[in-house]
Amino acid sequence: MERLVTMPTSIRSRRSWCGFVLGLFWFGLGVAHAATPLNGAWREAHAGDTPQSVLHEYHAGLLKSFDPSLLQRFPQNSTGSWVVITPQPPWDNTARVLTIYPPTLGTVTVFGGDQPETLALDDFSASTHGHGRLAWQLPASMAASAPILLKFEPSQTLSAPVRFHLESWNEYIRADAQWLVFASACFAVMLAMVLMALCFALMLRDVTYAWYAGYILCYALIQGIQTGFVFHPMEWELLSGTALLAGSAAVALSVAFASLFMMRFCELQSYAPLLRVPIMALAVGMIQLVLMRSSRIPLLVEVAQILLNPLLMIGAALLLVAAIVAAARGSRQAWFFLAGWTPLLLLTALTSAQVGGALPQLDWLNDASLAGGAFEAVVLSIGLADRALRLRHDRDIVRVLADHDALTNVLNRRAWTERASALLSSGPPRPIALLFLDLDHFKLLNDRQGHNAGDRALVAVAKALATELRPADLLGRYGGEEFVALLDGIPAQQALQVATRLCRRVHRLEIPVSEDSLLLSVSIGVAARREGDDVESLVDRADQAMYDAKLGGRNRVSLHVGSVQAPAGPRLHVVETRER
Ligand SMILES: Nc1nc2c(ncn2[C@@H]2O[C@H](COP(=O)(O)OP(=O)(O)OP(=O)(O)O)[C@@H](O)[C@H]2O)c(=O)[nH]1
Repeated sequence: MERLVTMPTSIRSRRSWCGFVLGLFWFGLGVAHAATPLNGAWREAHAGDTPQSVLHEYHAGLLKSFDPSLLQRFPQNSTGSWVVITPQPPWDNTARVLTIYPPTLGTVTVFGGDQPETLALDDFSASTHGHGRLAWQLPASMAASAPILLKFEPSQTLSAPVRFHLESWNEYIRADAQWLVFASACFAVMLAMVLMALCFALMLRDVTYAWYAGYILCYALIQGIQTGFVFHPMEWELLSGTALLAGSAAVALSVAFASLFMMRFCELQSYAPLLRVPIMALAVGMIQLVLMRSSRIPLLVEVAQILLNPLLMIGAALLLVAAIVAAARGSRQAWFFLAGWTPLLLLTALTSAQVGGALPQLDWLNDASLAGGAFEAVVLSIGLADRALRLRHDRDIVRVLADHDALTNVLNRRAWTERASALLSSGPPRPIALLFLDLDHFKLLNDRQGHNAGDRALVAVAKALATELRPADLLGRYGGEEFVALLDGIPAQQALQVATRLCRRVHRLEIPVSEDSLLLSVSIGVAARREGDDVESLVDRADQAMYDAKLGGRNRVSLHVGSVQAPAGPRLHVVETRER
C-alpha cells in the first residue's frame, strides 16, 4: 500500500513492480494519505515486567529500536513482546488512530489511556477495530508526543511481521474503506467462481469443478481469517476462539482439494501417471492432518501441528513439479494451472521469507495474496471453461462418428431412425414422404469388380443422393446397399418426381456392374405418410413399393398406392403397387 508520504525515498524506490501495480490499485480507489512519522523500540517480555518498568527502560534507551514503517516481527511464543511507538514531529493533536498491519491472530494490549485496552481480530465489542488491520483510537487527553506502549501477548501462532501507522481519523477511515472495497472485491470474485463451479459440477456431473470449488473456498477462508475479514465486517462470531483451528484446517483442506483438482484438471493420468500416487497420498495425508488437528487429543494435535508445515512445503513442490511435467508433455490445462497458481506460490514463499525477517519493505504482500487468490480463481475458471469447451468438442466429434456411417458418411440406421421418429412426431400434420432405395445387381458388382469397387460405388451413390436432395432431407444408409430418405413437407406426387430424379442421377454415374455394359442403377419405393404412421410402418410400405420396383424390372420408382391416390397418367419408370 502506498500510503506513507514520509517513507524514505530509498525504501520507496526499492518497491518492485508488484508494489507498483497494487499501488496503482490503491490510487484508483483514493489518494495516498499522510501518516505521522514514528520511532519504535521493543524487547521480549519477561516475568515481572510492568508497563512502568518497560517505559522506564525505554526512556533509558535500553530497548532495541526499529523502524515502525517497515515490517518487524515480535516474538509472541512464550512471554510475548513489549513495543513502544513514539510519534515524531510535526505533532498532530487531532483525533488519531494507531494501526497495526497486517493484523496478528493474537492479542495486543495497549497502555495509553486510563485503562489498558486489548486489540484482537475476533474482538466484537463496540470499540474501534480496523478492517484488515488492528486499530486503536488514541484518547484525546493523550499528549501528541507521548509514547504508546503495546504488549504483543503470547500466542500459539507463529507471529507474522507487522508495521505501524499513526494517522488522523479521516485518513484512517479513508484507508479502511479503501481496504474494505479491495478485499470485498477479491472475496466476491472468489465466491462467484466457487458458485459457478458448483453449478457446473452439478450440471455436468464432473467432480473436477467440485474440487476446484473446495480449493478456492478454503483459500478464501484462509484469507478471511488471516485478514480478519470474517470477523469484521462479516462478524462471524462463531469463529471467535476457533480461528486457529479453522485456519489450519482450511490450509490442510485447501492443499487436499488443490491436489485432487490438479490431478484431474491437468490430466495427470495421461501426462504424468507416476506422480498421481504421491499427489493422492498428499491429499489423503492432508485430510488426516485435519482430523488429527481437530481430534482434541493433545498428542495428535501436536503431531499434526509439527507435520503441517513440512507437508505443505513438500506438497507445494510436488504440485509444481507435476504441473510442469504435465505442461511440458502437452497438457493445455497444466499451463492454466501454472499461470494461476504460481503467483500465489511465489507470494506464499515471499511471505514465509518475511516471517524469517527478510523483505521488511514489502508490506503489500498480504494484500497481494488476497488479490492473487482472486486472480487464480479467474485464471483457473477460464481454464475450466476451456476444458469444458474441449470436452464438448471431443463429445461432438464422438457423436458425429457415432451417428454417421463410416463408409458413406450419411446417417447410419440408428441415428436416421431416431431423427426420422422425432421428425414424424414433431410439428403440425403435414405431408411427409419416405424413399427406400436399393441398388440393383450390387452383388454382381461386388463379385465382378471386387469389394473395394463396391465400396467406391456406395460412396459415389451416397454423394450423388446427398447432392440431389435438399439439406433438410433426412438421408441415411439403412443396410448394405440400401438407403432411405425422409422428405419433410413433400406430398406423394412430388416425392415421385424426386425419386425419379434420383433414379436417373444414379444411372448417370455410369458405374459399370459387369463387362456386358450393365450400369449401376437403383430401385426406389415411395410411401407417403398416413395418419398414425411411425417410422417402422412407413419404412415397411416404402420397402414393399421398392420390391415392386425390383419386380417391375429395376432402375425404376414405385409408389405404394395404398397410402395415397395414385398419380394420374403414365409415368416414366413408375410401377404402381397394390396394398397387401
Ligand atoms: N462393397 C460392399 N458391398 C456390400 C456392402 N454391404 C453389403 N454389400 C453387398 O451388397 C450385396 C447385396 O446383394 P443382394 O442383397 O443380393 O442384392 P443385389 O445384388 O443388389 O440384387 P438386387 O437387390 O436384387 O438388385 C451383397 O453382395 C453384399 O455383400 C458394403 O458395405 N460394401
